[in-house]
Order: sequence, then C-alpha cells, then structure tokens
Amino acid sequence: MPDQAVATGGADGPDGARSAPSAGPAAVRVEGLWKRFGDQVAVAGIDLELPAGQFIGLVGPNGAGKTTTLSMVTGLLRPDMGRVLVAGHDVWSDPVEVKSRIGVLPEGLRLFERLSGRELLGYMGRLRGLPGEETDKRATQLLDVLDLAGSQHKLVVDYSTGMRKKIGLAAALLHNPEVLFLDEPFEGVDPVSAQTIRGVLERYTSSGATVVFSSHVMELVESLCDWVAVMAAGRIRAAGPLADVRGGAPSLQAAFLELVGAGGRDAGDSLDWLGGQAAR
Ligand SMILES: Nc1ncnc2c1ncn2[C@@H]1O[C@H](COP(=O)(O)OP(=O)(O)OP(=O)(O)O)[C@@H](O)[C@H]1O
Repeated sequence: MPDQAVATGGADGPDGARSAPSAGPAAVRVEGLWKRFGDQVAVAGIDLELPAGQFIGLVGPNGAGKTTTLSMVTGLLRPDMGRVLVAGHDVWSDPVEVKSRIGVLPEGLRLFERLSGRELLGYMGRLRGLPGEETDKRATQLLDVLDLAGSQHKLVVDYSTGMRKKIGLAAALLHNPEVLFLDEPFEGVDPVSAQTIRGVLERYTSSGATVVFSSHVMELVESLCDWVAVMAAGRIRAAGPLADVRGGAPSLQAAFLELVGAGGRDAGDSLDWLGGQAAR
C-alpha cells in the first residue's frame, strides 16, 4: 500500500507518516511511484506534492531511495509504477515539455570532459535552444558568480570535485528552469563555494522557482529549506513545511532520528580489537 505522504489535514498518514498541508500549488506531483531492482524495493509507492517556489529538501539515510526517486522524477529512470507531473506535464508521456522546464544536477554527474567549462556551457545553451549571444551572456554571469571565471578555459577533466559541481549547476541553470533538482549538491564542496551556491539558489527561489535537493546534512537542510520530505526504506516518513516536520523536536536532526529510527548500531564488544588498549 503506497504511503500517503502529504495529507490535507496535517494528521498522521499511514505508516505513521507525519504529514502536513502543502504551501501552494504543486511544482511536482508524484503519484504511487514504485521501483524495484530484483528483490530490492528501492521506492515503495510514494505520493508527494512539492509546492512551487520553495526550497525543498529530500532527506533520508543511506539507501533510503532518494537518488532512485530523483532519477524517476527527472526522467532518468523509468518507474515500475506510478507517474510524475511537473507543472502538470507527465514526465514520461510529455518529456520534451518537462525537460524544458527542469534543470538537473544528478548524482555522479557525467560531463563532457574534453570541453572547457565555457565550451560546456556554450554546448548546453545550444542544446537548450538559446540564442548564442544570450548563452554567452548567461555563461559569463554564471561563471563569474560561481567563481569559475578564472578556470573557464580549463578542460572539465581537470576540474576539482567542487568545480565540477559548480559547472554542473551552471549548466543546469542556464535555461532558467522552473524547477531545479540537485542530488547532493554540496557534497565535496568547500565552505566558501557552498556559500556561493547557496546564494545563487536563494536568489533563484526568491523569484518563484523551486529547488528540490537531496542531502544527508541536516543542519544544511534545516538552514536552507522551507519544506522537507523524509524518506526511509523507500517510503516517505514525513513531508511538509520544515516546522511541521520538526514538530516538537529540538532540531531537524533529532526529528529525523526519531522518524527513521535512531538505528545507530552499538558496536558493543564486536570491535574489541579496535583502539589503543586492545591487544595487537
Ligand atoms: N541500479 C541499481 N541496481 C540495484 N539496486 C539499486 C540500484 N540503484 C539503487 N539500488 C538500491 O536501491 C536502494 C535505494 O538506493 P538509492 O541510491 O536510491 O538510495 P539513497 O537514498 O540515494 O542512498 P544514499 O544516501 O546512500 O545515496 C538501495 O538499497 C540500493 O542498493
């Protein structure tokens, strides 16, 4: 039985999923989404309504199904069951409409390594059907704001992890999408670059666009997001405005641990060989 992630009354949903009303019209609607890999159910029938114009965090422990969900929502992976609508358009039956409205920074981003950062953005602009002059203007501004202007002529293969995230973000933003999906956008990014990315994303959402990103870093999600969905074992455990999901807990981290089950294994005696006091 699929989870009912966002109920209208703010009551607890099935499986004890804490739920709350959404804040506005849905940018993305997920209905009964399922994905199985062999015997492994990665996503177990989720329903979600992601409100437009919000900074949305998708959080969950390792293996919860976040990447699988984002891959299905962005048209990179075909669901076994269910459907996804972006601004009312079906991701699988109306892919061109949807892809013109979204930007994606996927996990394990693959880039054209033998292009320079500047060339990559030029190529993305053409793919997106932007006029050359407009692409150049936007690329110059994005490279500048993301502190990549000095490396714009370097080949992408020579970029660091953080630089790759930033050029991937620039490529995802170039066509000014309505909804931006980011899988772990801050992973491997230094604090200065993280602050820069954050500034760009805050500016983007303040103009009415929607950001959906996955992360393990609760402090980051708590400080950035207006709206949060918590996943565990392929299901939505809670979804709604940040304050509602946090509930009475002192922090999102505490609420998260309560929702997904603290689950931290006590090593007990099983690692008794580890450490300075143990016999070597
Ligand atoms: N291509 C695949 N083939 C087989 N199993 C897969 C595949 N992709 C994901 N899975 C399994 O599906 C489950 C969900 O994985 P997923 O990558 O979506 O989780 P996640 O929440 O993104 O995890 P993490 O936070 O560790 O990145 C896991 O049990 C994973 O092993």
